Amino acid sequence: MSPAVFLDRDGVINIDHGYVHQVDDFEYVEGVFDACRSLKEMGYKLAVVTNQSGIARGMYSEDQFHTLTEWMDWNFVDKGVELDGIYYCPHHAEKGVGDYKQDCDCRKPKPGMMLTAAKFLKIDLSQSVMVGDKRDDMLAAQAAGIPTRILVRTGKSVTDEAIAAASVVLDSIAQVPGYLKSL
Ligand SMILES: O=P(O)(O)OC[C@@H](O)[C@H]1O[C@@H](OP(=O)(O)O)[C@@H](O)[C@@H](O)[C@@H]1O
Ligand SMILES: [Mg+2]
Ligand SMILES: [Zn+2]
Repeated sequence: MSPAVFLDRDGVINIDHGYVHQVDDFEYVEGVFDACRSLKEMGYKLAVVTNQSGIARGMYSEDQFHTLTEWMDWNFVDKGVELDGIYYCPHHAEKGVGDYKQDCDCRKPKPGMMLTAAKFLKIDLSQSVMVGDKRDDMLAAQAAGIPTRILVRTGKSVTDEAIAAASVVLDSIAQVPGYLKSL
């Protein structure tokens, strides 16, 4: 069993311009590759966990999401970082169209993506870390039993509710390796 750092996507890895689904709109947060390389060197697995209700809402297709994800994954490889898993929720209980209209177990704040990742990647959740930019990221991590919950300021806005469910607030993912080393 290994520890993992769970990474929210929009607002952590890339700037959340709102339902990003095209390469041209995918703007990396400064320092994300160096930070992820450090985290891997520290022995953490890396798993992306992202709500993609834009798929449920019919704003873009699951194929478009996969194309963008493959591009992102290769960018990480090019920078010397292998992501261990990428998990996404394409559902929305109210706004979803067709089969995507589901009150699923994977949309954060539910912990489904973390639990699935833990099972397949043999992750010790009790030694793991969540990095997110919203309350729902923090709540999903809490529900999954992830003790270290880092809220970053690179997302849309840091709310009091999000702070309440977080262990710490940092400026960006770039500060995460240093913070974890200081614990
Ligand atoms: O931050 P992660 O989980 O990687 O992805 C979130 C995004 O899929 C989108 O999530 C939406 O929330 P709703 O899904 O509509 O509640 C909005 O906040 C969008 O602006 C945002 O781009
Ligand atoms: Mg986010
Ligand atoms: Zn789902």
